[in-house]
Amino acid sequence: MVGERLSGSSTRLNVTSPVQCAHPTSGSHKTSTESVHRVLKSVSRQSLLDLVGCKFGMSKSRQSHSSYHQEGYFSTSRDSISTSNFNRAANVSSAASELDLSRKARRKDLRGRLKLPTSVTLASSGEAPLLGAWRNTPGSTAGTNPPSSNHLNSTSSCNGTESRYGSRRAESYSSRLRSGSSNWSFVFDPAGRLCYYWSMVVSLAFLYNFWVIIYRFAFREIDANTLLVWFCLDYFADFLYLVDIVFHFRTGYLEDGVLQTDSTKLRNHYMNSTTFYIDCLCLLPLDFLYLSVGFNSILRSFRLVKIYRFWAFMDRTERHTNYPNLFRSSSLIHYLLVIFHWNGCVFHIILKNDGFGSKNWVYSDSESTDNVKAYLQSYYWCTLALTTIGDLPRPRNKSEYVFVIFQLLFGLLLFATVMGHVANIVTSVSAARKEFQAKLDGVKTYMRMRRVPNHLQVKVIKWFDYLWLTQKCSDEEKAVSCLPDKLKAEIAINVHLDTLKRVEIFQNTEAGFLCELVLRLRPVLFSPGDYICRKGEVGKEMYIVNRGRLQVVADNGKTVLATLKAGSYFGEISILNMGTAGNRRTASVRSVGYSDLFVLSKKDMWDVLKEYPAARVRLEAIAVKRLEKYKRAPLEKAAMGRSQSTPGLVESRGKIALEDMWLPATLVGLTSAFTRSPMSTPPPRQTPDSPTGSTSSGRSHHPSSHASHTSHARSQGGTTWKCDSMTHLVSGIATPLLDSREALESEIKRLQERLNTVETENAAMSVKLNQHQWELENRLTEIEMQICGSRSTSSLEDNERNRESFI
Ligand SMILES: Nc1ncnc2c1ncn2[C@@H]1O[C@@H]2COP(=O)(O)O[C@H]2[C@H]1O
Repeated sequence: MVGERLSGSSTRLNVTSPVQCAHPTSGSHKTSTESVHRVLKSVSRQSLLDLVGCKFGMSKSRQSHSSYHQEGYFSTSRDSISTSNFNRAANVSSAASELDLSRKARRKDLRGRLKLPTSVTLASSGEAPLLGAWRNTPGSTAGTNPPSSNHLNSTSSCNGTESRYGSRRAESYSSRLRSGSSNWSFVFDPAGRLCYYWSMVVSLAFLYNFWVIIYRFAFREIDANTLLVWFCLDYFADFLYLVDIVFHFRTGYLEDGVLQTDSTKLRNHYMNSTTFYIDCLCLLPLDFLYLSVGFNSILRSFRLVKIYRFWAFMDRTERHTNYPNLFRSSSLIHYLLVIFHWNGCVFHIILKNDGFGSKNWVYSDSESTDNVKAYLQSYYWCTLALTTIGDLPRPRNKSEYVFVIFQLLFGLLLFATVMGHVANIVTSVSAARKEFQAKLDGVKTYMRMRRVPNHLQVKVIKWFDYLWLTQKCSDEEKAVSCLPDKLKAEIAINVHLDTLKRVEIFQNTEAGFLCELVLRLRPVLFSPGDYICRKGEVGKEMYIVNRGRLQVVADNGKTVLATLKAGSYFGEISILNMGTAGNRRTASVRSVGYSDLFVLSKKDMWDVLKEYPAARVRLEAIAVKRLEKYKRAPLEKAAMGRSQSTPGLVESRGKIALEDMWLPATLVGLTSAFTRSPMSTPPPRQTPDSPTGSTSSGRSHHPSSHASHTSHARSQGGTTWKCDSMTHLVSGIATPLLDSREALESEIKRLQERLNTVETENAAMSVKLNQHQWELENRLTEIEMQICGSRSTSSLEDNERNRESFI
């Protein structure tokens, strides 16, 4: 992102692929693919509307709240953020307190249900997974299938993650309760928290067996003194294993992506799975053999098969934890300790059974009756061997040599593995920093090679500093690139929502409008003193201030017309063609310090406004107010003649520049070919304070950079709007008479080439003119709509609230 920002091609934070709808001017050329695209877009947009609606507490949510309330819906799902948020918003107006209240409500509700269960199907899938899923199978016995085994089909609404807490059902329940025909069951959501905590308990039981079985076997630890303690612990662990089997019978599973909760199905599913047999194997009661062979822990070794549960638990923890590296390090250390433990125990077993011919090879007192000391000696020896630290007692016979060689080789592999893991952890910890440093180094090298002036280099480095300090150095888009578009959009909405909520125009507007816009925002960062836009430039983007302070300044660059802060927006006047100067910027905007802005391109804005004319009316009303204020400043000057802030630039006097209109890709290529025509003169050098020069630092450019290129070439060129080729044709005619035949021939050739170019240009221009005409007609219609809209609503009064500018 750093690089992208710097190179002026910053990416969209919204991360959903923007739907490239045709520009208004190309409305007639829409393809069927585009319409399909639109349909898809509107479908995915719909669910996002709920989220935005609830966050903003918009009217839609309020309406829905009442209906939900009447219906008695009760949301418990985290799977659908939109739905749950929607319901939460319905319960409380404040977004912050929503969650708590909703949780409390849920807890209260649960408590209520536990005391007096009613007919509830509560599908849990995340937010309240502790609940699992209460199911009632009215009138059915354990062996019969209810009409619908799928709780989503039977009870859910919308996206299948809500559950209905129906009053009618409650009534029928109480009657059933009286008749005693109710059959209650509890189904665990495999993705829920309860399942997770339970797997943790089972993992602890497994770890007990994992550490203790081999230890007791190697050191004959179990005797009359310790019998009771070990037996209690052993059979408590076995009890947990048993409960785990019962738990599995009641754990839901996904079939075709849908959580199954029917008890018969669950039972069949579990009993037909390998897991069931593994779980049974774990509990193989070989302990009865104690009666004949005496206490021998190795008879419990089948308990270790439960390792699959432990691995699953570790995997899930690693996926869910916010400290993955800490977790990985701890897990690695634990594995090391366990390996040393097992190795030490095996080593002791070998020694105990006459070792390799001599019992006292390693320790002279290895016959010691102190089990703990013997254990520590073995553990110590294994630690030396497996960490390849060495300093081992010298082997004395062949078997000992072989054993030690094997130990050292194994230790070497273990050491290499551990090193690899540690390296991975260290690398991932510092990955962000390295990536950032690499980008910075790249930019520095480039600036040095290109001999960028020192002050600019310092500015760039300071910009990097700011990025690093404000933690904006990570490539946000890359981080979420693997997510599906829908999820990316939800994230984008959540990430940008705080800022957007502060923007006046979004506050009383439709949820969909904001939703559409948020998906099109791109973040940009400006350094102190940067001009975001200059008066007289063609407006191609509007901006929303996320953080920072900006000044709207007059021509002289000193008079501050307005100060903008977080939640303000600017740049809308020119993209709405509102000013007297048409699509030209009516003022310059300068960043006071570092400013985080969101950019919205003109095309995106228009695409959205087309669908939300009411929002456009509001936006325009605010723009009118700003313009009124601006009239007090010498705006008239801006509308005539040369712009003072942009030398060489001619104001377009309310006309929409042709190049600013959207062009089909083919034409863009065509027209850019013109500007690159070998006959065209190279564009004049930009003055240091030219608009593009000053606004390009650290910001992204509109994709249609072609337009800006031509506009600059033109604006620097003179007072008439002419294509380069045309200019050359005219100048070619004025060429003095040529005397030689060759010169004449070459001149004819040149003129023919130019003729061809002009013809092509002509064709392109007529297309442009058609588009222009279309846009003007479109604009006329919209103005009519606007007039009607403003008559019917007193929106101007609302717009009084737009107080982001304080002069
Ligand atoms: N008086 C003002 N108060 C706040 N913003 C302004 C004022 N005058 C101009 N602007 C903003 O500055 C922007 C400059 O570019 P635009 O003309 O596109 O849109 C302009 C407005 O958004």
